[in-house]
Amino acid sequence: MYCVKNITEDLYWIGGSDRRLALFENIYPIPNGVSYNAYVLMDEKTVLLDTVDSSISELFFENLAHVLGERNLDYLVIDHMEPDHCAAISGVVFRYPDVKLVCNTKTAAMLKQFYSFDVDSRILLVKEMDTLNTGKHTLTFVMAPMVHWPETMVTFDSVTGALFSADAFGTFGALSGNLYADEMNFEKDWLDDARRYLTNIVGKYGPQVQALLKKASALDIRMICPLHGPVWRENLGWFIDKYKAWSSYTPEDSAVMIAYGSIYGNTENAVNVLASRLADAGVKNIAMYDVSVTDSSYILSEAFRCSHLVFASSTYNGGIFTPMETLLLELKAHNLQNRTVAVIENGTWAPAAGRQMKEIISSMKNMTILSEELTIRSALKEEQLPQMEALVKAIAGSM
Ligand SMILES: Cc1cc2nc3c(=O)[nH]c(=O)nc-3n(C[C@H](O)[C@H](O)[C@H](O)COP(=O)(O)O)c2cc1C
Repeated sequence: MYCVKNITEDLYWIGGSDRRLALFENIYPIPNGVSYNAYVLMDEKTVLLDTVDSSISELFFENLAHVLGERNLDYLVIDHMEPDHCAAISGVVFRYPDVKLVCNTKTAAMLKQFYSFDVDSRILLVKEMDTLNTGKHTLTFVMAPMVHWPETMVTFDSVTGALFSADAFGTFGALSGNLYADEMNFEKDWLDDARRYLTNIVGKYGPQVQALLKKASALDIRMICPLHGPVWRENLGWFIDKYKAWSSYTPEDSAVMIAYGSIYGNTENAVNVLASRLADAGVKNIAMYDVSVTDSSYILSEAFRCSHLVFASSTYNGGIFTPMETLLLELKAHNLQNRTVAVIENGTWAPAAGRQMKEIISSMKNMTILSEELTIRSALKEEQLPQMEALVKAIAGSM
């Protein structure tokens, strides 16, 4: 049966959630599931804003038919062509062949790449700040290239103040009846997933997110309707501030995150000693991750959150322990910047991980690598405790 939500007098949410998918984009674990949002505006003209992933398309079409009732579909606004949102477009065209596809030139080209139906006869091309009057509502189109594909745009309804924000302001996590962020304990139950979503998926494109935030600041936004996760109608500034921090690579918290790669546990022992002494020095809320155990998307998200990062790795065949190397390359690929970093290496006959970790970290922008470092030969020894204390002092002292 259909499952829709009435947002304002004539605006409806017609999305759905998937709790079965293990890996979003076939790479990110989503133990809390994910929602795919689409919206319908029942004005003098009827407007569908984006579609959904194929996994929930049956429900989506039932929802769409229910909201439209006897009416035809006049417009489909395509804000984003990624298949988790565009998968149902051909089904929409098949069911409502007179529909006009409202999109920009880049989207039109992608439509032809993904689909074989007659695109040209249905296209209504829009560019930056073009408007579409649908009766009571006027939609304004704002280009948001690389947030997170080149064709991405967002759509603003000046009557309700609703920003249909495409992937921006989205989050992992299935919806459980409540559609609005103010109906949930977002900070406790959703913020980590929202950070992991943004930093992993769009983290590389911080300047482009900043450009969108600048454009958005000129609009009287009263509601944010993203393509994933809850709708925002209260406390928008709080969430926008999170986006400002993440997209400018500004640490959210003055906090230490320790990521370690250890084959037999000796490097792990060393970071446990470090963490314990950091706590003695007054450092609170220390986060620690084993790079072999925790998926790198979680650690990357934590690296965006924390001001201070410690990387500790065994040497592995003359290099960095592979999962640690993968993590560091991921952090670099996502443009992480502006962090204070400490490095610990371990090696039984020729320690080399430290130098190689520092090579990667120093190729990232504005990373301060502490000169206090530690080389362990197989296992941490008591005579190295002064060195450890110096490292603790350097980390705690720079917070
Ligand atoms: C397959 C393998 C390759 C290794 N390669 C090196 C190496 O190239 N240089 C070195 O100094 N130690 C090497 N080690 C030793 C590790 O660095 C060793 O596990 C570490 O010193 C002890 O720390 P851990 O208990 O945290 O793994 C290697 C160990 C393994 C299992």
